[in-house]
Amino acid sequence: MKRRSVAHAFSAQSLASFEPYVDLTLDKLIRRLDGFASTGKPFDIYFWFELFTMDLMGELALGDNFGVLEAGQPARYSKLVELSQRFANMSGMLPFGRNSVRVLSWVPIPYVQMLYRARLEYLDYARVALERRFTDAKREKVAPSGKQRQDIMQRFIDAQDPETGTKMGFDELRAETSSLMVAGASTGSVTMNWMTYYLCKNPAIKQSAIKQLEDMFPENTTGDDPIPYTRLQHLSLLEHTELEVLRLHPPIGYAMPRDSPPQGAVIAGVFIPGGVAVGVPAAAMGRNASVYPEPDRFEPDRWAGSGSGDVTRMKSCFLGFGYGTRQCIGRGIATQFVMKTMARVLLRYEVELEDPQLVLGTKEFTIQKPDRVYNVILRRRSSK
Ligand code: HEM
Repeated sequence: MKRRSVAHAFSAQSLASFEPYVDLTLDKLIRRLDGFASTGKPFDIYFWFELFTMDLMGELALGDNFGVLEAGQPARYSKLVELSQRFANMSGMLPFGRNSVRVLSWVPIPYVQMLYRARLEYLDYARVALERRFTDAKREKVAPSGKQRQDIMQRFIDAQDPETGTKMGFDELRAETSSLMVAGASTGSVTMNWMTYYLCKNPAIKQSAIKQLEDMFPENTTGDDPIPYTRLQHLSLLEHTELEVLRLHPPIGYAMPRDSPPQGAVIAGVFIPGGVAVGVPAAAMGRNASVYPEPDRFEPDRWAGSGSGDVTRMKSCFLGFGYGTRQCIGRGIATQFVMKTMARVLLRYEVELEDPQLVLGTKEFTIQKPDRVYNVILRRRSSK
């Protein structure tokens, strides 16, 4: 990705223009969750978070949702996004740089070939979505405000290289917008899953988070209205909860490789020759007791400086969104929708695990997901 060309697509101003799409999609999720709250029936909330992020990333990156929240089930293309993501993550672990995708596509293992076919089909879907954007003038007027859509795709279409003034070509646009879907959908839903799980397991922390929210939004204590992100940004406990679950369960837990400099480098006392891919797995760093005392403990307050550990050091070792110049470009967008969703859910419902004894683990080596299906029970909260 040409970072300098697309950086403005992820600026604070852009975040504000994406917010109506978050609210639109969140309203659909809330309608669904209201249905479960009215019956009190246990259900798999993570499944619904997945549908939510799929529709949301469709809105933002491809200019349309997949209709999965309304249908209540994944669409063909949402499955393709997941399979493409597995393919991308596998190729990301190969040491062939830009050629890793091509090399993996040659591996004659049926599973890998199935993932590769899914990737091609998904890229074709992204092509059609982009073509529609260029040819169907009406699609540009579908923003809730009635003006031209201001989603990530539009920002990319408008982006100019600050030095050359050139815009992205069609193929580049297709590649960029489709890789955003893959990067943003499951990472966000997994994060909301862990936040829900840990808050249910730690009722005192959940109550403190609700109290902070009620104090901040006295006019919206039952989460009836969308919550403006500008005001949420001052809510420390929810933000610290997000950091803490990303420390404990980073969706991308393996090492994101970087090449050592041509002259080589001494890393942790060992000389590494030039051009060698090195990296630190976020999952291992997050449990490093010398940085995060009692690393297996869920303790959001450690990020406020009132718990254990040195906050500056903890932050500099935090790898949940990667590190350095290639760190996650969507961090601001992810934090925006995760915080808005969790705040609304916490204000609107009493959330409990169906099985309070549940101990959730992780599975997969690509995206770290919960290792089993589990249910929560929702009840509408009454106003104070
Ligand atoms: C909580 C949700 C998310 C998590 C935990 C996450 C995590 C990550 C991580 C660990 C990386 C690798 C960084 C590195 O190599 O140092 C990454 C890269 C990336 N992420 Fe995210 N991400 C999330 C959400 C999103 C969203 C919502 C988007 C898009 C809107 C996005 C777009 C990207 C892109 C484009 C890259 C590649 C950046 C590059 O190579 O320059 N991510 N993300």
